[in-house]
Amino acid sequence: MRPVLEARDLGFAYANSPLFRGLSFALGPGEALAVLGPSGSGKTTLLHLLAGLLPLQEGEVFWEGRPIRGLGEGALARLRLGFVGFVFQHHFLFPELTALENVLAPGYLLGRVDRRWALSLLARLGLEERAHFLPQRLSGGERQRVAVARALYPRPRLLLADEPTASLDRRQAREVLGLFLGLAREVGAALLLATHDEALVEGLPALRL
Ligand SMILES: Nc1ncnc2c1ncn2[C@@H]1O[C@H](COP(=O)(O)OP(=O)(O)OP(=O)(O)O)[C@@H](O)[C@H]1O
Repeated sequence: MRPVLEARDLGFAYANSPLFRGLSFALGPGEALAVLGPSGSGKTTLLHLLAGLLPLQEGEVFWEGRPIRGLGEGALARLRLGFVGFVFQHHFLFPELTALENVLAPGYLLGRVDRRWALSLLARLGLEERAHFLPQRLSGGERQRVAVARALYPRPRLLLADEPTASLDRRQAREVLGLFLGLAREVGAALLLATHDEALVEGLPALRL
């Protein structure tokens, strides 16, 4: 099967400080990979390269077999919108929109507004009772689950998560991560999860920076 994401011989340096070299891996639909490394090892940089948010230096990135090098910024941005979903350490929910409206937000950009799908994602994340709440009325774990639902809403092929549970306590982190991994597998998205917390992702295949 063609990988969703392939990195071939990736290398990156800021000015004169090299971060990594020779990174190669491939991720198929429904597969998950943890990107591990201490603070400053380059996890965020790697995710940005894979998302086409930073120009490639050494090596190549392929999205479903298509090299992203050489795509113009406009073409890359359009492709990214439907292909990649992001979850960050901070939820970045719109404070004036309800949970449901936050999940639907990418739908307005994509011209695909499907309330039923948004509600079913919220329900799968245990938030059906919270759909009409503003973020300020949600707990930290609930907000992060809304952010997960929003990332999944466009049915992205690739999910990039950068310390998605770092703002949560242990119990909430495990709960959110478990739901996230399960849903990503279910919708057949490839998931790359950057974290410094090895214990949290025990059992997942890992790439160490
Ligand atoms: N735009 C930039 N210009 C120069 N150096 C940078 C830039 N962005 C990041 N760095 C440096 O590159 C290194 C890797 O940063 P990066 O954020 O990728 O690491 P990280 O593993 O995600 O760290 P953390 O876990 O703390 O978020 C750090 O030393 C950082 O200071």
